[in-house]
Amino acid sequence: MQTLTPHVYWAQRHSEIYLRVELSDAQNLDLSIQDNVLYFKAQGHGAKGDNEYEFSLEFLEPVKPEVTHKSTQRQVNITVKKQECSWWDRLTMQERKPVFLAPDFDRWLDESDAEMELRAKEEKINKVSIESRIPKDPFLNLKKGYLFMYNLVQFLGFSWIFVNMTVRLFILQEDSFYDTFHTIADMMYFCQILAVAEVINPALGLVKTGVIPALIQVVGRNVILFVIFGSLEEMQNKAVVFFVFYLWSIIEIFRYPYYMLACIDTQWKMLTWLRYTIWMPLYPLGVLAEAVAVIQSLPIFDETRLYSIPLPKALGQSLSFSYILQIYLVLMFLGLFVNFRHLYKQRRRRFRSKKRKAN
Ligand SMILES: CCCCCCCCCCCCC[C@@H](O)CC(=O)SCCNC(=O)CCNC(=O)[C@H](O)C(C)(C)COP(=O)(O)OP(=O)(O)OC[C@H]1O[C@@H](n2cnc3c(N)ncnc32)[C@H](O)[C@@H]1OP(=O)(O)O
Repeated sequence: MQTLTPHVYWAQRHSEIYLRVELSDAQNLDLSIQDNVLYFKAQGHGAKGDNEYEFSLEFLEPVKPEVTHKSTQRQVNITVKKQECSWWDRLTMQERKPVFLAPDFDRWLDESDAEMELRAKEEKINKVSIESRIPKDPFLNLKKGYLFMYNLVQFLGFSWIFVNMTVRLFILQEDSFYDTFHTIADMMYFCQILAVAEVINPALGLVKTGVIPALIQVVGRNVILFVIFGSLEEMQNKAVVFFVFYLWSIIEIFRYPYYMLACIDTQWKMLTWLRYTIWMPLYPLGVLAEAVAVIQSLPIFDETRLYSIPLPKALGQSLSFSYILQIYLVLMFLGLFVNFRHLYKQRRRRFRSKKRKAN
């Protein structure tokens, strides 16, 4: 058997040299680095058929004496580590390139591309090490499961309200305004009692948002539902009930599915846009409708003396609850301002971070 030289292809990175030896079914491989020279000897099928092939390469700069290799059916892949992290002008000490050596264009990168690859690798390693340092929450799946179920139940509840009211509006038209309370109230009570969880969730750290906006939202709605509509029969057949309930339910049929998708780390662009946009007209309209309801209830509270506060004889009999409601009216517009600002910030944060991700 005559000794021949195989085709060898090379590429480099800042810390490594890659050699690809075109030799299939390589056997009896003898590979070593001595005095910065790589010696390769093996039997296999190369450019000149089945033969013994060998070559040696003296590297331009110092390399580590350990060498790793992997033989496949088609080739032998060799990796040599550079002693220092640097970019070499060529592979070998001798200036003239050996005839059997050529660039490996499958792995070839120029210096700046290799630097970018290196930086990306370092960033990935940093990210993994930071992530591994943050302790994983053992209850994460349980929390997500609970939130998903909560949002699903609310979504179903508010969808039922919205569809029911819309169908009745089409069939009965204006007449449907006046008995909204009697058809919808039970489901609305259920959803709004459940909504107390929206204050508890951020308080327990289950969702990343403030307790105050949620408290304003839940207290605000429940005062209208339980105190104004629930306790005054005279209010229950007024048209304002329709507007309040309809405005509340429109936002919720987008908000809860948005949260459900967030629980499974999914987003639908259109749904996100709707969740963070339609509150703009709905919120002021909602507060306006609620304010109309409060104003309409004032004379009823004066007349019935319901919830009136007993006073000492010298000050008169009792203080009508309507005075408290007049203070509450001011609070409502304050609440509108606080939550409008909060929702505006949430919208900017949501769309700003999405834009950044897209860049
Ligand atoms: C201190 C008491 C004082 C009482 C004073 C009373 C004053 C009365 C004021 C009355 C005003 C109320 C008027 C109101 O009734 C009128 C209407 O509702 S009209 C209809 C229109 N309404 C709306 O559009 C408001 C809808 N409601 C809300 O948007 C929320 O309730 C609100 C608290 C206002 C804002 O929500 P949040 O702060 O949670 O913002 P985000 O939705 O952006 O969520 C932030 C991140 O938390 C995650 N999250 C939140 N909840 C959940 C959940 N249930 N499940 C899963 N994940 C959740 C969410 O995904 C966000 O995370 P990320 O940023 O990672 O996506």
